[in-house]
Amino acid sequence: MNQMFLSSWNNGDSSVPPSYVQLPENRPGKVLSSSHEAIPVIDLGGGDRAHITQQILKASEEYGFFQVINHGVSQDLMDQTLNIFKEFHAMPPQDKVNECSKDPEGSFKIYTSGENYKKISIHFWKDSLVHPCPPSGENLHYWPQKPSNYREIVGSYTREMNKLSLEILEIMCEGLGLEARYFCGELSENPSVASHIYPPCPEPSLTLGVSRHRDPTIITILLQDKEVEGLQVLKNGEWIGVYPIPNAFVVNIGLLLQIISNGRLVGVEHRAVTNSRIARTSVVYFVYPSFESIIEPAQALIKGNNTQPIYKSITCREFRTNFYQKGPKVRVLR
Ligand SMILES: O=C(O)CCC(=O)C(=O)O
Ligand SMILES: [Fe+2]
Repeated sequence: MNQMFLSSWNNGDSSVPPSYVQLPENRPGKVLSSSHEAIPVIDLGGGDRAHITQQILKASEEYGFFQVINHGVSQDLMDQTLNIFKEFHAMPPQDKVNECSKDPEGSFKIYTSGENYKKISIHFWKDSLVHPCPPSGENLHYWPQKPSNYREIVGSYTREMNKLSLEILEIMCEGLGLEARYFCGELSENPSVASHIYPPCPEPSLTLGVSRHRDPTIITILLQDKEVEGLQVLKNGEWIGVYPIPNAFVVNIGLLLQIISNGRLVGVEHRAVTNSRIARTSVVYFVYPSFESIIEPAQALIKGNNTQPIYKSITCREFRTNFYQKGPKVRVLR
């Protein structure tokens, strides 16, 4: 093991090691209070489908982010999922590494800061676990077996996420005027699940948990720890805090959906900051297409509206390679 996990690190002198200190221009700085401008909260359980569709589209165009409540996923399963990941991150470092080493292809990852720890000189204040969770369940034999009910709980959770993501994407299709179930099959068949832990940090004003980025996904569904703020979204040059609402999910548009919608829905920059008080855990479900899928503006949007495609066709594999080579600040898609 060549890196220490922050969640197992006990720093007696309570200062931030120099390699975690962000450059002044990247430090958290000022944030708009979440009461000033909150990202939209959409009730999926109540009311009129057309109204829900219109709210989702508006939020996806204006913020690239929204929260959903009454989404049909049980509160119990949400609590169990957060707790199992907390238990995972609390295990001894060698156990975490062993539990992520079963797949010979190395698709299960546990790391501190970011995947490119060795390449970047300034580190992030988080540990992460990430692995594929295909709805077919085909890689289940590689999943962690510690904590003992990991497979059962995370398996149920990711099946629920698969359902919820397809429901949300179906609503987006309706709103965009695309054929219903456009995203079923190859555009959503390669999801992964991640869990981040951001341990308490002695000097939060100097550090970041996740730097400013947009997600290379179709959509992302995030479950945040209750009552621990940290996620922030960039809007008109200002950072807005995403206030954790109990039992809500945060949904955001990824860059692949931005391409498919020909720029109508936007993948917006976001980041996570740390705090000195309490560890924050998040569980993230990334909706990814199969690597061979071709990502391009949907034909129906081009022909139907008599507009030009503003993005080129690209395979998902190529997109992801470019994205990771250019780093988290990838901006130019055209
Ligand atoms: O943990 C969070 O709140 C944000 C994580 C995130 O943006 C990501 O994993 O892409
Ligand atoms: Fe993200």
